[in-house]
Amino acid sequence: MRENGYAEVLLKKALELTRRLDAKALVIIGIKLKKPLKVSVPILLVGKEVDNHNSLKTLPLPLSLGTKNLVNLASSFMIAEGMIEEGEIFIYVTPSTLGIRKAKKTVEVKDEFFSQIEHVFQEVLELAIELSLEGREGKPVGTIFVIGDTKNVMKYSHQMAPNPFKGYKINILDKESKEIIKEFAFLDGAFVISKSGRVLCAGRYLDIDFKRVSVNIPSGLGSRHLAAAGISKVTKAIAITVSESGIVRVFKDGKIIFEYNPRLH
Ligand SMILES: Nc1ncnc2c1ncn2[C@@H]1O[C@H](COP(=O)(O)OP(=O)(O)OP(=O)(O)O)[C@@H](O)[C@H]1O
Repeated sequence: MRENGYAEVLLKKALELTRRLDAKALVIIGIKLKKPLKVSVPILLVGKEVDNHNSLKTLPLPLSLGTKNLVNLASSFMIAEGMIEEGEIFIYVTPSTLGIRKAKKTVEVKDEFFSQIEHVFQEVLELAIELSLEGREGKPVGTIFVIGDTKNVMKYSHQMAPNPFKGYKINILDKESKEIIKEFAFLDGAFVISKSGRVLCAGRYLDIDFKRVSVNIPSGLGSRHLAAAGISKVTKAIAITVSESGIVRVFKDGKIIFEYNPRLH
């Protein structure tokens, strides 16, 4: 049977299970719906390119985050959106699996996170998660990606090392660019990425004067995270960090709006 065939069978079973277990929501991951579904509970579609003819709620996250991560994020999203309450049961279905879960907030995520999910952000988040999981040449890597408001970001930063992206048009939305970007993740400092996805530079030091700028992050975090929080406070940019311990964080307005360790899930 082709993969599409499995998806149809699993989706049918998921609907049955939703009714039979009196589940409070159905999460459909990476499956294109051919027709409207007959089910009375809220449905959440997860995936970057989900077809949404039925104006259902969508969570456009990259499928490469893996089912476990996506189910966790879907769970937090549905709680944040009031689609389900903590402790209630939901069913999830992918093209190859079907599962039952209790809704809980396993991911440290603020509601603002879900309003940031557009193309460039999704791609950078995906890259950050891959870097956390893969490291570079067997070693863990830590880095910062700063997205948007590049004019101000450049003003509040300077080059630490020669910029490997100077003179090249590398865009995060091009599939082939990912490996190139990963190659430079070992450089100290930050990547600066425009709102449209162009990687302007790597090896950028973020100059934040913490005598003037106050950020709201846990005290144990080091200078990388402080710098990311700071740049998100003094500009309109969003910063995504990967810590050497694998934790991926998203900063906006000087606060953490998403925190996740893909290595632990
Ligand atoms: N202001 C800054 N701008 C850009 N990069 C920075 C800045 N400050 C620190 N870094 C980067 O962060 C690296 C790690 O610094 P540090 O260990 O203090 O951070 P950390 O927040 O504890 O990060 P990790 O959790 O990954 O160890 C530095 O080697 C440097 O590459």
